[in-house]
Amino acid sequence: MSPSFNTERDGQALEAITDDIQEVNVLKAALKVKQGTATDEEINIYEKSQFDAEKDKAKFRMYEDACDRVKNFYREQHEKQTVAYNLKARNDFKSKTRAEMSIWEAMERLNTLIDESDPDTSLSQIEHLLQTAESIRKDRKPRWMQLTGLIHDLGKLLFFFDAQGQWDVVGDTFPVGCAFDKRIIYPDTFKNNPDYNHEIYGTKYGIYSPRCGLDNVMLSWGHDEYLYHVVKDQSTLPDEALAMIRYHSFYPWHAAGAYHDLMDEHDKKMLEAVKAFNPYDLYSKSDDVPKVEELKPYYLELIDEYFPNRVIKW
Ligand SMILES: O[C@H]1[C@H](O)[C@@H](O)[C@H](O)[C@@H](O)[C@H]1O
Ligand SMILES: [Fe+2]
Ligand SMILES: [Fe+2]
Repeated sequence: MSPSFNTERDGQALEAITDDIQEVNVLKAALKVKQGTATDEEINIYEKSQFDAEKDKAKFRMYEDACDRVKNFYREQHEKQTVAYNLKARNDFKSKTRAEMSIWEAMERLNTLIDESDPDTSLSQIEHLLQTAESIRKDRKPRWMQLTGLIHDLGKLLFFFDAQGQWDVVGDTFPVGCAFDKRIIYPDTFKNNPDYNHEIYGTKYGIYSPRCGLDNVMLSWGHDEYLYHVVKDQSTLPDEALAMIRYHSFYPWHAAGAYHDLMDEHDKKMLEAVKAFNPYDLYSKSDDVPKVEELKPYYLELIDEYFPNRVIKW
């Protein structure tokens, strides 16, 4: 007997199944250890890497010798990142979903962006993401850290949505609402920032207090902060991964030691994780160009492991 199709009935059944799948995914996400810090077996992220030792570090982040493109980028960013702008950006972020697509689609979408703030690479973003992930994988670090490497710059997608330019997407980050530290690159370019001489924002602690915790500090809006919020809500990645994403551009803090008096106990642990991540992000920029199609199957599986829903709300 041949099966008989009833479009309306079958359509409804399909809809019910899709709903069920979505519900199961939400439950799965809730059941997995949501956030919390990484487990003991994964803790070897702090072991110094072979990879880190092999690189000539003096060749990276040479901002004094950087081209005008980089210098002009930072001048503009340092003049425009104000408290008022940051409040507005966060408000805009919460008010809507900008796009719906998978992680891999987001990587492909990002590929046309050439980062104006970066003196070290002219490769495309998908290549930088794969270089970072592959260098973590070669060092046999945990799968969640490999995935963090793969996605850490996806927040640059912002450039295709509400950004005003690149100055509110890429580049190093720093707190707004308190004095700009001298250890931020090109510190003199803050002089024309309207907050520079502000009676509160221009003081050492500004709107913050000692040991208030970085969760309570507003870091200049850009790809880190944006992606952090997306990933926090839609993945099962641990706290260390979220910190690697949120603070990876906060060089004045993780590399130069500024703003440490704003940290709470939790931040001290997270700082170690961010430091462990940094060499892979920075020094993998000189590695061979990765073969995207060859690596794709491995990473698609890895993405599925920590993102219960294939389609992400961006
Ligand atoms: O130019 C780079 C680039 O934009 C990176 O994605 C960011 O994380 C760095 O902090 C910055 O120096
Ligand atoms: Fe970045
Ligand atoms: Fe990066």
